[in-house]
Amino acid sequence: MTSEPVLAVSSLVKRFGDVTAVDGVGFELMPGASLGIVGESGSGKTTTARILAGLDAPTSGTVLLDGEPVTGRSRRARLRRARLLQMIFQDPYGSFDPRQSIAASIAEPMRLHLPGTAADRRARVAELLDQVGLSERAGASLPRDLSGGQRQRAAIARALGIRPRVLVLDEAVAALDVSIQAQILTLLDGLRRDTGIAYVFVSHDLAVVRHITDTAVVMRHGRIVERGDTERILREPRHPYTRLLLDSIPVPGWDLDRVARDRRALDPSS
Ligand SMILES: Nc1ncnc2c1ncn2[C@@H]1O[C@H](COP(=O)(O)OP(=O)(O)OP(=O)(O)O)[C@@H](O)[C@H]1O
Repeated sequence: MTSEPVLAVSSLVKRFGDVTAVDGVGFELMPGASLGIVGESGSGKTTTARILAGLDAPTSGTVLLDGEPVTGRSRRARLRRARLLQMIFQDPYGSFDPRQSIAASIAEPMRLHLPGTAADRRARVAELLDQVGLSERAGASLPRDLSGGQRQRAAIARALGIRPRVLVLDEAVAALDVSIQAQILTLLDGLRRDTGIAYVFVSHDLAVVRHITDTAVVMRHGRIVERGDTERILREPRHPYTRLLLDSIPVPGWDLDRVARDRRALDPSS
């Protein structure tokens, strides 16, 4: 059986006035796969992610979710997109209603998208809390009473509730301590194995991308400059920009002067 990509992006362009934030980006994501989008600040990663989630409209290009375009702005189109694709942000604090319990927030997308009674939703919320490693007590708490790591677990539970096919994670662990990062990445790995969900994982952190993705694209100035298996890209980068990104990771014996020289050679205006 050959399966079709769950997400297919082609010739995506986004301009903000004179700035071309995304410039001809294309990639495919198979069901259950995990794709990294890496690059420095300003390379166009977040804009790409926002277009996938329908938060920005592309200037041109197509995004197909399960074979159908998702650029429509009608209520029906938005509901369909949200049903198939959910997004997780760096700090989900702002996306939780501060007056509502975590459990009530997790139930909200189910209320919008799925049939079922309040009792069905309560049962599913209990299952989700367990799946992401949160206690019943955490479920009864308000967002402000949880740690950053707990809130990110809650955001994952809320996104998974309606069983989407794709999760887009934009710097989802960037604000967390390294040990908490590792816990969340391990949780995400397990959830992918158990549910067959696919990830688009946007990150500037190559160590994180190595852990969580199978393939990756490297973006620079809105374009994809390199793509392939994540391990290969990190082991044998082919594009000078990817090499520069790798050389920019601080390690013992790190040569800051060399990194600065390489950067000037690649980008004389920097
Ligand atoms: N709403 C906007 N209006 C104008 N310019 C924008 C807007 N959003 C992004 N840009 C510009 O588009 C380019 C790409 O930004 P984007 O946020 O997608 O990059 P990024 O790789 O995600 O970086 P970061 O990690 O800093 O968010 C940048 O030059 C940015 O200034």
